[in-house]
Amino acid sequence: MSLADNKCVPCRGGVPPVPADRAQALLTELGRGWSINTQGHLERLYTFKDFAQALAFVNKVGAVAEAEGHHPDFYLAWGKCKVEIWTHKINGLTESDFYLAAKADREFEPFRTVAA
Ligand SMILES: C[C@H](O)[C@H](O)[C@H]1CNC2=NC(N)=NC(=O)C2=N1
Repeated sequence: MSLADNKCVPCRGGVPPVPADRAQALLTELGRGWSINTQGHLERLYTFKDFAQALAFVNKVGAVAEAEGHHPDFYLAWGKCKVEIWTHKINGLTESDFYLAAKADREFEPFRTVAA
């Protein structure tokens, strides 16, 4: 079962953040593109051929987030979208954040442009 097949667990606070070693293992399992930024959040920049494609991606991931009850932050611009994920309730990382990141990667596949 891949990370993306896991169901996000809506966070009600009081849940401990994932331990640092587990976070690193999950980051490795996520594969290329994701990092843990200076705020301790998961972050990835996706690029697209234009604004319409980037917007369509945001709508796809937004629908997944609504279904999962776990949401990313999006920075949307022409040809790019930065996705930032963390568990707001605890201002830290939980397993659900990594599941959501993997689900975002799955939604990106149809938009992936073959490198020129
Ligand atoms: C009530 C609702 O389920 C909660 O506010 C959810 C919504 N989506 C969420 N998304 C994220 N990333 N973190 C949260 O803590 C969170 N909480």
